[in-house]
Amino acid sequence: MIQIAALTKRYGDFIAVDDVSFTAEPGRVTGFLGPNGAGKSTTLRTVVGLAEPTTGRATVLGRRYADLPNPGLEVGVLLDASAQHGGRTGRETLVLAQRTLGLPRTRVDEVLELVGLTRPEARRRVRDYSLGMRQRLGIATALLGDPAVLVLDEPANGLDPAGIRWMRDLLRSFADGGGTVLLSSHLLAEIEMIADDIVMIGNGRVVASGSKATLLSGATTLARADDADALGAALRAAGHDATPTGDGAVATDAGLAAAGRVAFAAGLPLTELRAADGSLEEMFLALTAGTQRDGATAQPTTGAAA
Ligand SMILES: Nc1ncnc2c1ncn2[C@@H]1O[C@H](COP(=O)(O)OP(=O)(O)OP(=O)(O)O)[C@@H](O)[C@H]1O
Repeated sequence: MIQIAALTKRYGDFIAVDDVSFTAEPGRVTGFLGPNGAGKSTTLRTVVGLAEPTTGRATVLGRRYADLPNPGLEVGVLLDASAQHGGRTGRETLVLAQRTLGLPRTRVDEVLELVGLTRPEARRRVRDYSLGMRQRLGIATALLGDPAVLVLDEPANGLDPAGIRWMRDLLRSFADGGGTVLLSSHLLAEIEMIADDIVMIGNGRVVASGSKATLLSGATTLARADDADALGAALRAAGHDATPTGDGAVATDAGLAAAGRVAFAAGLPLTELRAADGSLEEMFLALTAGTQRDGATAQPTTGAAA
């Protein structure tokens, strides 16, 4: 299990991660979804002890990563597949990690097979690997110590659709065996395909979280008023869920008529009222609208579910 509690990370005056709380449960694949610069990597870096929280806490298996007795055997980590040493072969990369962790040599062949890297591929230098092969090698390294928890930053980057399906099956069986998986992505289709639970982050803050099924069926309506905070408060007071989208609208589980009535009763003229189509893509675009940093936009990937 991974628990993140009121985690905030500041760089000077800049708040990269702002009061983020969520839990990644064993037996589940938790997708951490957000546009570029939303704060995903920073959060994951605090989980694996590479960044200190400014306030709040991140724990893995009940302890801070730095306090785990043998983190390499308990948590498999893939943060940046492109950062692997280009001059080593894939096998050498794994053998080094296997020795560091004090594992039997046979484990290298086991993980190579698990990730579908052939013997000839394992003999090639990593600089000659495609990004997809680097991702497989990175996942092999993460799996080496047979950990209970996997933390993967954008692991599907560079994988083709068949590769993404392969990874989904791999992570599914890891989770079905009781493992905890936390993976990030800025691409909806990946998360929609792979994750059981989803945490959406925008501008450093969690904007929605829950099981994929709940999120998909959750927000049915998008309502917009000049005072979005007041609209959200009125909807909540009427017993509905209401999540500000960050661009002045509110995503709510109230139906169209109910949302209209609440706004009317509260004296809040609506400037937009429409059905959200319920897809994760709609949720993602609505909830992260206006929250992209780094000048990037939230792009549904090709083939994103409509
Ligand atoms: N060491 C740092 N110093 C200053 N700012 C930082 C530092 N690390 C990250 N940031 C900023 O914090 C914000 C969040 O970055 P982060 O890498 O966590 O986002 P992300 O969601 O992983 O994005 P991407 O999908 O682009 O990788 C960005 O605006 C980034 O520029």
